Amino acid sequence: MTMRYKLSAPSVVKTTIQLPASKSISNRALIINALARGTTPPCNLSDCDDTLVMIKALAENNETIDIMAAGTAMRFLTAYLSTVQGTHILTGTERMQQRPIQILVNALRELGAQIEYAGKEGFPPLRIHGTELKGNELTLKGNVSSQYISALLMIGPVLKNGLRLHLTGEIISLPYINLTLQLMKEFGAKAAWTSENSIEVAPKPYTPVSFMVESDWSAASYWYQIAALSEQAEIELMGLFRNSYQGDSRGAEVFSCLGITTEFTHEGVLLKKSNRLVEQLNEDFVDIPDLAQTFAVTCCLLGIPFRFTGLQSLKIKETDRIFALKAELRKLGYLLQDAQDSILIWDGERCQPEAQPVIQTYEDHRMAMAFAPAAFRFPGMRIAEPQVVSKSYPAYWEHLQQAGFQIDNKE
Ligand SMILES: O=C(O)C1=C[C@@H](OP(=O)(O)O)[C@@H](O)[C@H](O)C1
Ligand SMILES: C=C(OP(=O)(O)O)C(=O)O
Repeated sequence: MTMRYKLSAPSVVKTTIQLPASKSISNRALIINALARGTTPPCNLSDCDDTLVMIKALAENNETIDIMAAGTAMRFLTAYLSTVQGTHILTGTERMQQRPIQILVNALRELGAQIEYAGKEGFPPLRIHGTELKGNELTLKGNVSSQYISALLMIGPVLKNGLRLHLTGEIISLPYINLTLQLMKEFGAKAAWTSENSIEVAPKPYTPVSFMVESDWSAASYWYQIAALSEQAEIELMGLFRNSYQGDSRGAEVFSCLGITTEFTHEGVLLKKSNRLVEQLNEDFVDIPDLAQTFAVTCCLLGIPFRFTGLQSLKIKETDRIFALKAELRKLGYLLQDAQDSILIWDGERCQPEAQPVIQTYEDHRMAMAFAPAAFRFPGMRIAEPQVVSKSYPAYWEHLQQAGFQIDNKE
């Protein structure tokens, strides 16, 4: 039986939320700490699936490692396991076996890595024989997934001659590359951009440091959305900082166009409503792809037409997010158009919403989290397979209940 949650939203939201820790930071800190031979694990690691699979992979060193749906774990471990002794099979969910990895495998092979495709050429599962990697200069595409680049960068300091990367094409998800460089530096590495599309990593080993993971700005976006769609709200989100290296902290700025103000406190941020709304939202998501679903749903429900560009990576994420957004927003009466595999447009066109919409989540945590706040406009709306949220935010539904949402469990 598929599980469904039936949701009703409160009219006033006044709450304090202990957000989950960032999975992007957790998974980087774990890999870097392992390469630094750190003996104390990073503090405040996320409790999400994507981080649990990483912790398990590094702790147990099993021959077969199943990272389930975690893109970061798949890409980061491919590079990591190429440098450590032993033979491993790295695999994941059916969807993970459709998410491309050839660009990373080819780059690692150029460095001397021994990696074979255990299934379909170009995709996981992989058979990896760890070995000492030699080469130090590589050219690879920067326009498919930044995770390939982060994976290579993180092993750079332990390579005999360091690493020089030249990226071709438009660099997507750039803040995630900078987040990687920042964490590497915090662990004593020497790594920096040397031109607009080249990065150099010195062959200077990491030093173990004590490290604390901050809260997740991508998870914060659903609370901004809740504030934007509610009648009245005052929401405190704990563990967020100004000047975060998480690219998704830019969500705060974009939400200021949708009537939400952000005030930094000692513990985190305080969200309030300002009622200052733009008439139309035009935004480039190339730096913040994980926020696309949050803003698409929020804008439709606020009646704010939009044109979102820079969405070229959405098709190879947990699901084809452009397709999924169009299909599920149609159920709520909103007709979106897409163009060139990278643009999503809503010009205000409506259709009759379904009387009892059931939102499908496509094994994508962000479909569930971004559509739940639609309950403000569609009381009794249902979300299918709500447990998908555990990929990045296991306590999401509990937190919604804490905020006053009513959630009925329907088989
Ligand atoms: O490096 C990271 O932590 C991430 C990079 C992004 O992926 P792409 O680089 O594939 O866009 C992002 O979508 C993902 O959720 C996390
Ligand atoms: C795209 C995502 O994750 P990943 O690519 O790491 O699976 C995400 O969390 O939205």
